[in-house]
Amino acid sequence: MANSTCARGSYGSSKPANATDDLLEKSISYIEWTLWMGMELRSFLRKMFHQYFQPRSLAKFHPFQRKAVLVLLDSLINLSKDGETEFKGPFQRYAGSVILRAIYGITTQEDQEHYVSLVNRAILGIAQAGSHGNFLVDYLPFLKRVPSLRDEPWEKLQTSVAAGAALDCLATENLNKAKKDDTQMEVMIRNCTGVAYLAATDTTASLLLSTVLSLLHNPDVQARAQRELDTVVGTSRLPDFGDRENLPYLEAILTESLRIYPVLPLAVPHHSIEDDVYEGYFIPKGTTFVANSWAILHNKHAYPDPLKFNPERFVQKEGEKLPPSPLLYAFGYGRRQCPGRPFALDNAWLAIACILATFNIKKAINQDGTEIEAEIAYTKGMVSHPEDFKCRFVPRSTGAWENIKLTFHHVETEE
Ligand code: HEM
Repeated sequence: MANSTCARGSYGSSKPANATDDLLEKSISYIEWTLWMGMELRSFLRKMFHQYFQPRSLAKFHPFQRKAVLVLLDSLINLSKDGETEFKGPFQRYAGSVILRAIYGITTQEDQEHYVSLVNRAILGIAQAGSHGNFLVDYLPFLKRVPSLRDEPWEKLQTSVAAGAALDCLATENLNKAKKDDTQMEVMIRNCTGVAYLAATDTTASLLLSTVLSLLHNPDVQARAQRELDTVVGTSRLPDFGDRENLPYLEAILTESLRIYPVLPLAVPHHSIEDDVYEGYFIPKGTTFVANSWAILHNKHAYPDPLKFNPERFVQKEGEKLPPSPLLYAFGYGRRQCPGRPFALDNAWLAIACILATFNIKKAINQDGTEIEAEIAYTKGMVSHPEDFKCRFVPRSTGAWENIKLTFHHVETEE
């Protein structure tokens, strides 16, 4: 178990050397080990995802991310009008719809709801298996559910390809690159896309729900982010990706959320592929590494008062060094670090920016008028989610929504 990052390399430099990275560099993750086994598939997955989700390609996703965020905001408005106080579903659908579009080109709402429910059933399997301990057993329920996750959206894609109606997406891009009738390659693409769709949906939904929960508990943070948004973006349109670099406090909220409630508190176990010596200890090939990301991200020397949600710690001040970025730890380690990171952060940023621009997040209210406390409690399992909580999304300005929505005009240019 790696609980710190400071043993190899200097801690606290602007981009700290990461000993956990160093150790895990020589390892492979248990996900790939248990699911796919072959070296060929591992490197294929890595290349495919890094190419498709690389930071300079992110703009191609923006039209459908905007579309999905409008659906999310509409759901929050309509559910709030009906007095609903539980909102897990819209966040899962937002995360799922963006991923399904990127990976398979799936856009219809009915399909999206069906596939997101498949992910949720698989996640239940993971949660029931507990976290790390007996690794193979932990992953088995997840493995049992992979075929439906992998095959159903794939079959849908095949139908669209046959009809000449498939949209550009990760799967079609890679199928086009493959030689005709290369069935082995097709199987590899199908397996990789299937697992990624699970890996991407649940994690993004968890980050969004943690951020909403943190904002609910910190109205002062909400108010400050809204002041920043109103100053930079104004109140007559929604924030968009071009505004991002001018909204440092909003960025700090997302960063602090990843730190305080890491989506994978114990990362993904890795398995060493060669003998190593670390701080005088011999580590034989085949050793399992578990990086305790939660401990790293709650180290009081790096992040004073680590249990306090304090985005301020990530706001650059003159003459002061920022703490190590949680992005170094929250997305895994070494060569296996999450290839979906920039895409995931874009998805989460747009949703949180638009929610803060549109709503105040407030405590839900009982019939007798008393406020309902939203407990900060997390599920057990490899991917950690806030336990269900209640809140209200109260529109910041009455009546303006329909007009504001129209200003998100880039949406109309998409399929
Ligand atoms: C907040 C959202 C996300 C978090 C916190 C997250 C976190 C992680 C972590 C901790 C790992 C394990 C890395 C390791 O083995 O050390 C991982 C792997 C992976 N993630 Fe993500 N992820 C997120 C979103 C996404 C998205 C949106 C995608 C796809 C677009 C994605 C695709 C993958 C894939 C394919 C792997 C396996 C990489 C490999 O083994 O080489 N993830 N992720």
